Amino acid sequence: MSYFSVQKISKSYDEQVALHPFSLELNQGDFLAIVGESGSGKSSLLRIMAGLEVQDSGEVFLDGNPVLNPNQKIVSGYDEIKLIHQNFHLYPNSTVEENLSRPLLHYEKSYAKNRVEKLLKILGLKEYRDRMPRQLSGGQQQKVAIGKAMSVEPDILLLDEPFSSLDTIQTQGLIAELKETFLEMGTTVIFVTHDLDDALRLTDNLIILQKGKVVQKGTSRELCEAPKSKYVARLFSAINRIPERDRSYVRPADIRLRTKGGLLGHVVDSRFLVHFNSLQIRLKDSDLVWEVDDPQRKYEIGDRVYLNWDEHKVMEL
Ligand SMILES: Nc1ncnc2c1ncn2[C@@H]1O[C@H](COP(=O)(O)OP(=O)(O)OP(=O)(O)O)[C@@H](O)[C@H]1O
Repeated sequence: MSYFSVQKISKSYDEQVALHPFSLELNQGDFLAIVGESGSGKSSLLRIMAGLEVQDSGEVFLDGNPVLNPNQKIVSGYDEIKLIHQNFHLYPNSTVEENLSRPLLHYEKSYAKNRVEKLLKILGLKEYRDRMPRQLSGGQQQKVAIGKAMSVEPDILLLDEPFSSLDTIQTQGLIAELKETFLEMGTTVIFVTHDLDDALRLTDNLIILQKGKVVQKGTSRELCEAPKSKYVARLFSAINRIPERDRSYVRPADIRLRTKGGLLGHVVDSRFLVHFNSLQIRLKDSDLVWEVDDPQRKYEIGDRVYLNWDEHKVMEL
């Protein structure tokens, strides 16, 4: 059995299945991202992994020991497994330093002091140590929340969309900083999110969850190049259905724009993006509107354009 082992856990609420039997094996220090849309069962899964929710079946083991659920244990949850979500709780009338120290009250004094110093340093919070949470930005507060969860040196950190209150730039910066921290501490991390980009900033080890079921596992490249469903394909980009062909799709970046030969359409919209213009093209004799990348920024609204693609780029979904 590996270090963190999740064996066929399932969960239903009032006969509605939230999680079909789910299994997972992780080694110490591994990172994993679980990506899924809202309602796909991500939070239920993490809560069961943390011993905070009763599963209908299956078991969770950490280092060979069963993780007991609230029906099996008087005080639910574990210091070794910490769950952090969006609605993190900081002590509002305590400084940053006090927030990090509180979970360590029962630890030996010099150990606790060293641990807090280390967390302040690696999270870049040293200069804010005497501030109250209300005197910090959202990103800084989130770092304190993560630091608070890490002060007891959890073996496993479960991140449940903890960055959803931050903007994209803050989130991306924070994930990069935290990744360094997790690597340095050797923490095993499971990050659940609906945002593939955020997931990829932490790890390339991905599980895609849909309606409580694992629909695909793999690296970003494997999932992007060989998606098994439209749901997985759409995590990476829009997909365009090829008319008069069954279940055949092509990505915006895999389409060539020509002035003759191919599928005829008209540009109905154009957006300037950093590496290309993103065109909306209405196909002739069809009600389909395709999204197509125009890297040369050559075409304008109203232009006639012919579309070509290599057959090996076609996805059968
Ligand atoms: N306490 C509960 N009682 C009843 N149904 C619940 C409960 N918690 C979750 N569910 C249902 O279980 C399913 C999975 O919910 P869950 O919160 O695990 O998904 P999620 O992927 O984390 O969603 P989100 O990203 O929106 O938080 C949903 O259909 C939800 O409505």
